[in-house]
Amino acid sequence: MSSASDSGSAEVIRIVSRSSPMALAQVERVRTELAALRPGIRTEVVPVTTSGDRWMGDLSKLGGKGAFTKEVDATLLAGEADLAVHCIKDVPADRPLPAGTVFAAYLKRDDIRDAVIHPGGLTLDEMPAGTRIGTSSVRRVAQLAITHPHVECVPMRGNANRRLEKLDAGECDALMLAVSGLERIGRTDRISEILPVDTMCPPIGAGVLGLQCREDDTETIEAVAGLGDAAVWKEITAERMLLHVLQGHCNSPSRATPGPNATAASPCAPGSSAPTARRSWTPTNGRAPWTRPPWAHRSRWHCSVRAPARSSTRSRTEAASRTEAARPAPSRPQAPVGPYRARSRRHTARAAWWPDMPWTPGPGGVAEEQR
Ligand SMILES: NCc1[nH]cc(CCC(=O)O)c1CC(=O)O
Repeated sequence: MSSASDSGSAEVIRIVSRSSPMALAQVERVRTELAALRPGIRTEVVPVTTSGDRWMGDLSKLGGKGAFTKEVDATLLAGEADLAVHCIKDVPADRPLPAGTVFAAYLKRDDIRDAVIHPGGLTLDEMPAGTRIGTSSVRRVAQLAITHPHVECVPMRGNANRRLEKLDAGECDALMLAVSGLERIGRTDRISEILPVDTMCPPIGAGVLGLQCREDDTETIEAVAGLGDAAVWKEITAERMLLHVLQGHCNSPSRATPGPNATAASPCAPGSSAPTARRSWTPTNGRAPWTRPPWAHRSRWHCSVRAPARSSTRSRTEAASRTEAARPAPSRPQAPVGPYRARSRRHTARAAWWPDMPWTPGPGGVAEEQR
C-alpha cells in the first residue's frame, strides 16, 4: 500500500490484473468489497496484457503454465502495484507462488460449473453428430470425449468476449465456458445448458478469485485479508495441494470436485488422446501417491516425519571416528516403477520446494490452522 502524497493521508491500493473484460469485472468486485470493508482506502487499477492474452495458439506451446499470471506477478513484484487479482484456476500449483508473494485472501466462491453456449439453444445431447465445440481446454476435450463422443472439439482461444464473437462469426457451432466467467461479463443470457459436475468436472480453483500481495507488504495484506472466506481458504489449499502432488496445471486433464464434502479427484479420460492424459497418478506401488510422494525424502516436510535412524550397535567412539564420507547414505524410500517414477526423477529439483507451496501462510489465523 502507498500513501498518496497528493491526497493527504488517504491510502491507495493499486490493483493489477489482466485487462480482459472478465478480469476487469473481477477487479471491480474487489474494489466494491474493499470499499465496503475499508471505506478509507482508495483503489487504482493497473491493467496488464499477459502472454496468454497475446498468444492465440496452443497454450501448451507457451510452456502452458502461468500464461495468464506471469506479467501480473511481475508488476506486483516490481512495486508498480500492491495487489493482484487472479483466477485461482489460472495460477500454477506445480510450482510455488513467485518468491516474495503470498495470497492474502480467497474470495467467496462463485459457480464452479461449465456452460454450453449454442446459438440455437441446443444442449449437448441435442446436438447433431459433428457439431464443432470451440474449446482448447484439455480438461473439457477429455471429458467431452467420454460423455459426448458425437461432438467434435475445435481449438478456440481468446478471452470469453472474443470467443463469443468467434462463435457468432461461425468459427465453431458452440462454446464451453465457465458459468462464473459468463456471470462476470454479464453474458449468462447466452447459456443453453449448464453441465452438472459429474458430466463436466470443474478444474481445481474453479470460480475462486485470489488476492495476491508482496509478502512484506503487511499493510495491504491486513487491509484485504478481511475480504477472504475461511471455507474457501481450506478448499483451495486442499485443491492446490492435490494439483501440486499430481504436478498438474491448468492445461493438464486433471479435475477435482471442490466443495466441503468433496474429496474425490481423478485424472480425466483414461485413454483419451490428450497427450497429458498419461500423467495419471494411478499408484504402481500399491500406495496412494499423495500420502508420500516419491520425492518426499527431499523435503523438509518429509524430514520432519521421517522414521528415526536405525539404532547402531557400534560404540559411540567407533561411530565418531568414522569419516563423513564413509557413513552410509541415509536410506531413501523406493520410488515406484512406471511412468510416475520417470516423472518424479525428472522433477526432483523442482519438488524440493514441496513444503512451501500449499502451506502459503495466510492472514487471520488461517495459517495456524493449516499447520
Ligand atoms: N483461463 C480462462 C479462465 N480462467 C478462469 C475462468 C473462469 C472463471 C473461474 O473459474 O474463476 C476462465 C474462463 C473459462 O474457463 O471459461
